[in-house]
Amino acid sequence: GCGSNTSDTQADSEDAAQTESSDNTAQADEQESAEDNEDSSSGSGNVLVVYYSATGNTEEVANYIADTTGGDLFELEPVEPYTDDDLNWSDDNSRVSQEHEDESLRDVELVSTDVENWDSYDTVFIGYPIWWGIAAWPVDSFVENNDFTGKTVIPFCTSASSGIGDSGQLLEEMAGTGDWQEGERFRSGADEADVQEWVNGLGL
Ligand SMILES: Cc1cc2nc3c(=O)[nH]c(=O)nc-3n(C[C@H](O)[C@H](O)[C@H](O)COP(=O)(O)O)c2cc1C
Repeated sequence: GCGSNTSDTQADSEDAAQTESSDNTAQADEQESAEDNEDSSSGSGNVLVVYYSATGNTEEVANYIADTTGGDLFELEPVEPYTDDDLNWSDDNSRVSQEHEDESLRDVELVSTDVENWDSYDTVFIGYPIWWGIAAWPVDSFVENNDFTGKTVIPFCTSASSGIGDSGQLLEEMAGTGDWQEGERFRSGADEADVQEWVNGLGL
C-alpha cells in the first residue's frame, strides 16, 4: 500500500483524478451498446455489487460491473454522509483525519446493511475508495454484519495512485466467512473497457 504518501502528493493526484472523472459523457454511448449486447444468461449466477463511494469514482466502477454482469447494486450510505470538509485529509481536524488517527471513531453507522434476498447471491463484489492505503471504513460494518458463507467475494477499489494493498485481506478477516478472491484496483475515473476486461477474465 501507499499509506505513507504525503498529503501533498495525494492532493495533487486527487485533483488530477477529478479532472479525469468529469469526462464521462463520451462513454455514455459505449455503455448503452454494451447493455444492448449483454447476455443475461451468461451463467455468472446471481451477482451483487456492494459499494461505498464518497465522491463518485467507485460508484462509476460499480455501475460498470453491474452492467457487465447483470448484477444488482447495493450502495452503502453512512447515516451521516461525508461532506467535502469531512473528506479533507490535509486538515488534521477534519472528520476523516480524526477517524484515521483514532480507530475507535471509524465505526460508521450505515443506513442499511441488510440486502434483500441476500441468500440468493452467489457472487458479491465489494467496492470502496482507498483511504490512507486501506478500504474506506464505511464498508467495515457491512462486512462485519453479513454472513458470506457459500459466497464468492471479490473486492475492488479506486484510488488516486495506491494499489489495493492488503485492503481485501483486512476485510476478509473482519468478515470471517466467504471465499474471498484477489481484488482489483482501478484509477479514479476508470475506463469502462478496463472494468469489463477484468470482469470477463474472472470466469464467473
Ligand atoms: C480521506 C482520503 C484518503 C485517501 N487516501 C488515498 C491513498 O492513500 N492513496 C490513494 O491513492 N488515494 C487516496 N485517496 C484518493 C481516493 O482513493 C480516490 O479519489 C478514490 O477514487 C475516491 O473514490 P470515491 O469517489 O468513490 O470516493 C484518498 C481520498 C480521501 C478522501
